[in-house]
Amino acid sequence: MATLAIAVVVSQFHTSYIERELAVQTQTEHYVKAMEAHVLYSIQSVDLSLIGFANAIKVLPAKQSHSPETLSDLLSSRGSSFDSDYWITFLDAKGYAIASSTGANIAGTSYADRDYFKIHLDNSHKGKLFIGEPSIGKVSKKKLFFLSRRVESAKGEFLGVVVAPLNVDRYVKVFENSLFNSDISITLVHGAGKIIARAPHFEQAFGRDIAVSALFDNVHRANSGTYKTLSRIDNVVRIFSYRVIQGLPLIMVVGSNDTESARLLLRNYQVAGGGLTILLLLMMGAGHFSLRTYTKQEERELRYRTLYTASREMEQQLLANEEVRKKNEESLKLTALLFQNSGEGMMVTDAEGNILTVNPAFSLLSGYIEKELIGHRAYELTSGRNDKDFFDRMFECVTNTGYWKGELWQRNRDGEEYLVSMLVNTVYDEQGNPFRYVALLSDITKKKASEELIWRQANFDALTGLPNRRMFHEHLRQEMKKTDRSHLPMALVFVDLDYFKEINDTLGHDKGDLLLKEVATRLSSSVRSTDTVARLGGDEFTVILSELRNAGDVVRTAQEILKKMSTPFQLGDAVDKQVAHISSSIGITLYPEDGKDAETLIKNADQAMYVAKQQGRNRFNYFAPFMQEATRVRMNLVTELREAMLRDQLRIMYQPIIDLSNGAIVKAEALVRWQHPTRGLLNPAEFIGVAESSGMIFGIGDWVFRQAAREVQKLQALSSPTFQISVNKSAWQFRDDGSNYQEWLNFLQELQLSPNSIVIEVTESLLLETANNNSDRVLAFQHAHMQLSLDDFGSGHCSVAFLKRFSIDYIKIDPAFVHQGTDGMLICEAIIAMAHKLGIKVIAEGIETQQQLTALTAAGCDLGQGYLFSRPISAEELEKQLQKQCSPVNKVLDIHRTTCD
Ligand SMILES: Nc1nc2c(ncn2[C@@H]2O[C@H](COP(=O)(O)OP(=O)(O)OP(=O)(O)O)[C@@H](O)[C@H]2O)c(=O)[nH]1
Repeated sequence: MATLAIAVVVSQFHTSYIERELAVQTQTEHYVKAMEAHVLYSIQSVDLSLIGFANAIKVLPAKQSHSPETLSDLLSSRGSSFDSDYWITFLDAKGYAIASSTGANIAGTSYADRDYFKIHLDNSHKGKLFIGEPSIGKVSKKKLFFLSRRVESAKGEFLGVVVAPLNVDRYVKVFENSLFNSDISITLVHGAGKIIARAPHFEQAFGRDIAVSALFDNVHRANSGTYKTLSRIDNVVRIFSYRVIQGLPLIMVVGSNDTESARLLLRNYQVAGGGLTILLLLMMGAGHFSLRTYTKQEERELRYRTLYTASREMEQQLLANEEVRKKNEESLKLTALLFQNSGEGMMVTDAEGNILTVNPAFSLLSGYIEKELIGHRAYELTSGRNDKDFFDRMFECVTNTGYWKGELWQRNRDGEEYLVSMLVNTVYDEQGNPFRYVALLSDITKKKASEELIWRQANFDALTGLPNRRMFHEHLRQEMKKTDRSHLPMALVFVDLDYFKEINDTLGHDKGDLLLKEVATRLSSSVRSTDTVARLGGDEFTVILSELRNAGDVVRTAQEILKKMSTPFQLGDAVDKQVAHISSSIGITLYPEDGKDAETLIKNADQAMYVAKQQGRNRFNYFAPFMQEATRVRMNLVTELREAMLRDQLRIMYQPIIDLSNGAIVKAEALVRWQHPTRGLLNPAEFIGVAESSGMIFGIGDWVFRQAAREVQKLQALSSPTFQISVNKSAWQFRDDGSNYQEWLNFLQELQLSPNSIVIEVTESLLLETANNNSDRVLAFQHAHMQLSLDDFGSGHCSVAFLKRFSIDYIKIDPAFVHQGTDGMLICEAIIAMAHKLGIKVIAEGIETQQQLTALTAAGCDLGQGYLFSRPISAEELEKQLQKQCSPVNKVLDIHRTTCD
């Protein structure tokens, strides 16, 4: 019975002991979680400030990030937001304190020896939050531990460290308030081993190194756990629960004292371990004690259970609060991060527009740090470019809708203007009155400039800066609308430079560009500022003369333009002086008189300009309806001529040229004709103009040359190797860059003909023009040993000097002199005498009568051409004539005589 009783008592004690210990363990586990949450939250809050400062310093301009004043301002502007639990100090890259949020004079104090500086200096912590070991503050003399972050410039250069010393007292107070009774201990330990805070017995514990202890034995095994040991601080055995705080070098430890139950357990084991007698004796003596102890134990259990329940409740509450807090904290954190790190400038003002805060991006934008702006009116930052109306509209919009979005010119600290895209939102108070205005701003100066550039490129001519074709169309439509409203007519003027291609060809494209620019300036100076001058492309310009009150204004302007265009252009610089001469042809059409839509007006002005060109250039022409018909005819002719070339409708006729000394056919002039399917044989006068303006002249000229070369080959074989055919070369062919004389020479070589088998006929006027621009090309023919014949001599103003300069081989006297009777013949005689003096042979053209022939022969004229001898004939006919001439019975002089008779 006694044995049984002892067994029951021992067993009961043992069971209740295990239950109790489990309860204590669970309680400390809950406890430590709650304390961990508290510490973690406080650390994260401080870290948020550190991140904010590190970023604020990072976005400062390089100059300012090294300036103690700026940093001091930056830190002190936040000072008010801290309580005395912690503050922030900035250490420069050498570890010297630069400024502190407390405003304390710590500048110059070195913290280079501190673990939190060294770790960031060698960047071994990779920019993460570092928590330094607890120590006594160098200046404050407080018990502290340290949170720190590395500060880098935007380029990654090490600028220093922001450190937040945390006052350990704060934690101690919290821990003390959390003690349910003196059995409990709460300790915060640094991961490196030193105690940061403890309750109770803080003074003894602070800074004590417990790296070698049961705690760290357990920490090395797991991040959380429970163990029982004797505390070295107050020599109490406790059940300890610990947790390594998430990702931080901090350990939270909570211990519960269970000395008495431990003692009891020890004792019960002693009882069980002794002999029955002793046990029985003990039972008698200790029975009462045991029962007493058991009762006490029950009380203690009850207390523990109450404590346990309370701690569970507290934990639940903390967890519930924690969730709300975490959510708030999360959104606060996000907002703060957003505010601090946003690339967009942010500014918050009160309802009166006084600035309350700005973010670092705003400082970057405006050049002002927050402190310089707080209390100032937001509008002080505007540049003055936007007028009062603009701001009135803006305020009206914000007042009515609470919202405004637009572009606004601001002025930065350096006085430079910049354009921002701004979004303003209103925050209302509980009564619905505006409480705060939040503005988001981004600098769009560059974006705007590049948009403007793109717009300019799309609408303006890059060379002259004038509106281009696109913009011109836009202006034209606007001006037409204006005319519709005002009923004041408008003139559209087309200006095309004459022979501008030659400026490029002779002086080079760069000089051509200079001339075009100068043309633009001169045109703009010829019109009113309200008129539009545009460049359509190449050497084509347009002028819109709007709202004409006086019909004479158009003529006056056209005359002014003609005058300005024909004034010599100085294109070179002082060293390389270049003068260019040019003129222009102008076409004018009136709105609404000549056309109702833009397309018609443009066509009209172009036709009028074309006619001005046809009439000899350097003139202006008003549009007239007949021009439309002329244009239509011209367009048809162009199409037909194109077909003619494809369908072999062009012919060459040859007009013989006679040696007047013996009447022999010694040369022939090749003359092109068009065998038109309905209009019969057409003379060059009827289609060469179109051929020139359409560019077909080059193909036709080439074809004529090759035909003539093939023919001369036959004729030389029939008569003499000195027989020549002359071909006319149009001024257009000379103006063409690709003057293909080299190909022609090659062709002659292929046919085994000497270059002088072909004579190139040029007109006097071409030679005059040539004297300025085309001389190289004319001379090239001569260098290739082709002969030159000057057509229609006497009709122009060709000087003797030209004849020498271009080594003319033949002069063809203009038929007008041959037909003029005695006076004409006197001129012919003079020409012949002069030509002979210069060693030039003379061909008289248009000889129709015997008298003319006699007089010219008497004057010593070398060669003659005209109906008296022969009209232009086909190649076959010419061949026949030459055959006849060369046959033994038909001597040369016979033909001469026959023809002359
Ligand atoms: N320098 C320069 N030349 C240009 C530019 N754009 C076009 N041109 C040249 O301007 C010339 C325009 O020639 P056209 O108007 O056809 O002929 P033109 O020689 O003026 O003769 P007409 O108009 O018949 O009197 C061409 O040779 C183009 O190559 C430019 O921007 N700069």
